[in-house]
Amino acid sequence: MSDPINYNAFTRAEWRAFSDDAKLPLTQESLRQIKAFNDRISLQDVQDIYIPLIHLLRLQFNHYRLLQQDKATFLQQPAHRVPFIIGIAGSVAVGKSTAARLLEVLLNHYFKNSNIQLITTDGFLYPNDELKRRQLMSRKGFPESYDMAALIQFLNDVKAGVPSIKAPLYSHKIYDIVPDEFETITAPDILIVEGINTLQLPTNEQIYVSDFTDFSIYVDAEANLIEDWFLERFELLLETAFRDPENYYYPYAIGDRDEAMAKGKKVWEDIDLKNLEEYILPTRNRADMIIHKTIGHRIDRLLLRKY
Ligand SMILES: Nc1ncnc2c1ncn2[C@@H]1O[C@H](COP(=O)(O)OP(=O)(O)OP(=O)(O)O)[C@@H](O)[C@H]1O
Ligand SMILES: CC(C)(CO)[C@@H](O)C(=O)NCCC(=O)O
Repeated sequence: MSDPINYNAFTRAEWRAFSDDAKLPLTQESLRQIKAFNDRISLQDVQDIYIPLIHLLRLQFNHYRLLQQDKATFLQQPAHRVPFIIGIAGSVAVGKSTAARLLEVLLNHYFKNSNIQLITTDGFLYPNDELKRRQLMSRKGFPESYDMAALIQFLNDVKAGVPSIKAPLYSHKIYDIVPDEFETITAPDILIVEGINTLQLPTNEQIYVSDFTDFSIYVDAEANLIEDWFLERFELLLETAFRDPENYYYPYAIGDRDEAMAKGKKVWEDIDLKNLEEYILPTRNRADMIIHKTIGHRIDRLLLRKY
């Protein structure tokens, strides 16, 4: 990609040099937690990319806190803590949720007395019944498939300090919103919000998700690589699905594997790639930071917004 003028671009080696050298080395427990949710995560990436990023986030977070305090003093309001929200955007299957969970473990490690929580915007997709009613089943993930008003209300409640907020839960396994199950967000200091739409500006809304995010990250990669990652994950889903008739992918999992993979490829091409090209990629240059990945999920370049 050609670099936009309002970003500084760094190679991996340049970025690594910003590490404020392991003042607080990761414990075996934190490393175990990282490996537990994805044993393919490179610990070199953690050291070279994520630890400098955590230091940058600390700067952002501390400044945010001070500004909120000064504003409250100016407005003669009692001091109150406003959660800092980190948004993570990018294509389906680019690795947003993996990056978000990694950040969650690292923030827990480095921000010892802070309450760190994570949510995905998938929970704000309309349930399949509603998507069918609106004839949007083949538009899942597109802007109109989300209840954006509910997502904005949720973020507003988080910022307003509502002590306990319920959010709906999406399951890839049933390919739907889980009935009667919720996530509960309880007054975090930092909330990570992960989802393809965190940088979007839907035309039917006056307030956007990005109005609530204090630092945004776009996870970027070439579309043909993301397709490989999508299909690898699809195959993995099939391997777990064939033991579970309740699983959405069960009929594909017990059938012909080539046919199932052809179906996966079609879903990528007709839905997720289209969404990437039309609605997700155009939001890239709104991010505070762009993390670019190459073969094997290796991070090779980082772009940081100057202004
Ligand atoms: N850093 C990484 N190292 C190795 N594998 C990774 C890494 N990041 C993601 N993956 C793999 O790539 C695939 C997609 O990752 P992930 O599920 O995190 O994507 P996503 O962007 O959250 O997708 P979705 O939008 O569908 O929820 C998964 O199979 C995951 O294991
Ligand atoms: C739930 C989303 C939209 C985003 O995570 C995505 O994983 C999805 O289900 N897309 C629809 C097409 C598909 O991949 O099945």
